[in-house]
Amino acid sequence: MSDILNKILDVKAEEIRAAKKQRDFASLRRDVESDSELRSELRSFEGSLRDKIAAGHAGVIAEVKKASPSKGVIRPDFRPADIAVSYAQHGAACLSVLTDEQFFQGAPEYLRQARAACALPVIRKDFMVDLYQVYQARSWGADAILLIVAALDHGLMAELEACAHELGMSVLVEVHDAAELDAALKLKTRLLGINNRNLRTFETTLDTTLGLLPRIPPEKLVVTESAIATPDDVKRMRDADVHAFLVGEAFMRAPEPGVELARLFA
Ligand SMILES: O=C(O)c1ccccc1NCC(=O)[C@H](O)[C@H](O)COP(=O)(O)O
Repeated sequence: MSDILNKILDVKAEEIRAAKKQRDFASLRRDVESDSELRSELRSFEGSLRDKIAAGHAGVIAEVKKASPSKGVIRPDFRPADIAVSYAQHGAACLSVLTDEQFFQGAPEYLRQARAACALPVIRKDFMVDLYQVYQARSWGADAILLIVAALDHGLMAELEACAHELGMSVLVEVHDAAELDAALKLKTRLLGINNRNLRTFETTLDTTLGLLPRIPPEKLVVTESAIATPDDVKRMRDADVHAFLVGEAFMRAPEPGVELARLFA
C-alpha cells in the first residue's frame, strides 16, 4: 500500500467506519429513501451534458477543487458558491465538487453550497467504495457519483452503480487504461470518463483519451478528464469527436473560473 490511490483508499475505509458510528447505514438509507422532496429536486447530470452537446456546444463538467495531491493548494481564495455561479453564467453543463477532505481539502458543505447557488446538476467527486457513500452523496444533494475502476472490483462497482441508479443519480465511470475500460463496459451507465491522469504516478497525457477511443461503443458518452488546459487541448479532443470534458485546475487558477471556461471553449 504505497501509492497515493492506495493511501486515499485506506483513509476512505477509516472515514466510512467513523461515519457509520455517527449515523448507522439503516437510518441514513431510510431517511434518503423516504425523502420525497430530495427526490423531486434531482437534476439530470447525463441529460444536461447531452443537451449541451446536442446544441453543438462542449459539455463541460466544471470542477470545484481547492487542492489536489499532485498540485497542493490550487485556489487559496476558495468560495464554492461564487465559483458555481461563475461556471453557470459561462456555459458549464454540470459541476463536479470534491468532497474528500484529507487529500483535496474538499467538504460535503461545498457540494451543498455550490448546488444551492445555481441550477446545474452536481457530481460528488470522491473515492466511492461503499454503499454508505452513495446514500451520503444523495443526502447532500448530489445528482451523480463517480466510480473509479482502479479502486473497485466488478461486483462492488455494479452494486454501487445499481444503488445510484435506483436513487435517480447518474454514474460517471472512470478508466485510465484498456483493462479498466473492459471492466467499465460491463456496467450499464453510458457516461464513460477517461482520466488523462495516472492516479498512481500523477503523469498526464491526452493520448490516454485518444488511445482508448477506438475501443468505445457509440452509445457511450466519453468524458475526457484532467489536464485540459488550452484551447488546443480542447480542439484536439473535439477533432477526435470527444465533446464532454471534466476540467478543474485550469479554471481554478483563473481569477474568474467561468470566464476561463468561456475562453477555453470559445
Ligand atoms: O488531481 C490530482 O492530483 C489527483 C490525484 C489523485 C487522484 C485523483 C486526482 N484528481 C482527480 C481528478 O480526476 C481531477 O480532479 C479532475 O479530472 C480534473 O483534473 P484537472 O483539470 O487536471 O484539475
